Amino acid sequence: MSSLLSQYGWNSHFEQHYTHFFNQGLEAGRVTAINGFNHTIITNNGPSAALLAGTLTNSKETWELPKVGDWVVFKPYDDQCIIIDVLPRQNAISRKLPGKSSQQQVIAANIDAALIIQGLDRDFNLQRLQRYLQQIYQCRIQPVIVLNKQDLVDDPEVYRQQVLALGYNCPVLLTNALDHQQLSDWTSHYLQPRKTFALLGSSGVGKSTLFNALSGTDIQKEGSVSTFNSKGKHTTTARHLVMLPNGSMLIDSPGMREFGLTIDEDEGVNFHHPQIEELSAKCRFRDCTHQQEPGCAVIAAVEEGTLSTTVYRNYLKLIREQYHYQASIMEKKRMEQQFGKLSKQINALRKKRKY
Ligand SMILES: Nc1nc2c(ncn2[C@@H]2O[C@H](COP(=O)(O)OP(=O)(O)OP(=O)(O)O)[C@@H](O)[C@H]2O)c(=O)[nH]1
Ligand SMILES: [Zn+2]
Repeated sequence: MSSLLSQYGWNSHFEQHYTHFFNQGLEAGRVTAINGFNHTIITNNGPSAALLAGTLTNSKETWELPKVGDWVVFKPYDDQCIIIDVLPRQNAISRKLPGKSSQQQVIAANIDAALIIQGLDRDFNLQRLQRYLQQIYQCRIQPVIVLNKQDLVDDPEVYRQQVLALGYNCPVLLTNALDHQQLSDWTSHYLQPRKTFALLGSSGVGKSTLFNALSGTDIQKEGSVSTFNSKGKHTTTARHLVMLPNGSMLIDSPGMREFGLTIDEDEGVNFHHPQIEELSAKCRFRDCTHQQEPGCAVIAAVEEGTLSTTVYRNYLKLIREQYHYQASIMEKKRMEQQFGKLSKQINALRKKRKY
């Protein structure tokens, strides 16, 4: 494979799945931008415009169609490319669709680490941070926590300590997106060449500012990627994958104010935390929820003082939220079933009375 594609993160996983398409004479590329039907992909010969083949859109669900970060196979056609298929993803950032509790939306694919950003001005919220962490771990992606706007508070280290007290083994960084010198220091440390990083966080935390500062471009000024939301606030709407000067890649994504817990209904409630996962293995019951079960290693660790009460209390808050969310899905399903029965009865009645 060309050195350009390997700079964009091509690896043996994709190589293996590509062989079959290579034999059909198809080329490979990576999606770097999507704007409606228009895709931009990186090919052996640099960037190119691309469209989806009709057979692809007809045969796939929305979440399976190419997203930014996906590796695709295509056929050149005039000065465009026609995308024929998507190579299996190594992972994807997904979220539950607002309002449609059981459906998934894929935001970006093939991510090496997610930068979860909170602003220290008014966005800082440990509960929301944990929700992001749970979702990212669920997607099997490494998180990096970024506390931005550190210039707006007196003692930013206090906030960092609160995050560290949650006990996740991931880097917690303090940033000022307006301070380019500081940014270039942590870029060289945390953003490695050929790796892909996604920016996540609520609206206004500084994702675009960070993206522009790190990439040295101004996506918003280039137009077409911003709109005004209902509150008349400027907000990011498009997704881009951009290569940074040091060879790492960054994906910007729209404000995800509704980023919620996505739970597989069959999977049950689960909680990703290094210490709690380790202790769970020693609980008497395999499906222990660590609340009042006998032989619970988590409760024992809290009592012995080897697991901090902060970690445990935050665990309880979060799983109660998950239970609540699952209960609401079940309730909705039950209502739909009842409604289905009712409308069948009405239809039967209608036929009988002929109205
Ligand atoms: N003081 C200070 N202001 C910042 C910092 N980072 C971003 N801002 C400001 O915060 C505001 C919001 O930043 P954006 O980059 O637009 O936020 P966003 O996360 O991209 O927002 P959406 O596009 O709505 O998702 C802008 O006015 C930025 O100039 C920072 O580190 N310090
Ligand atoms: Zn337990």
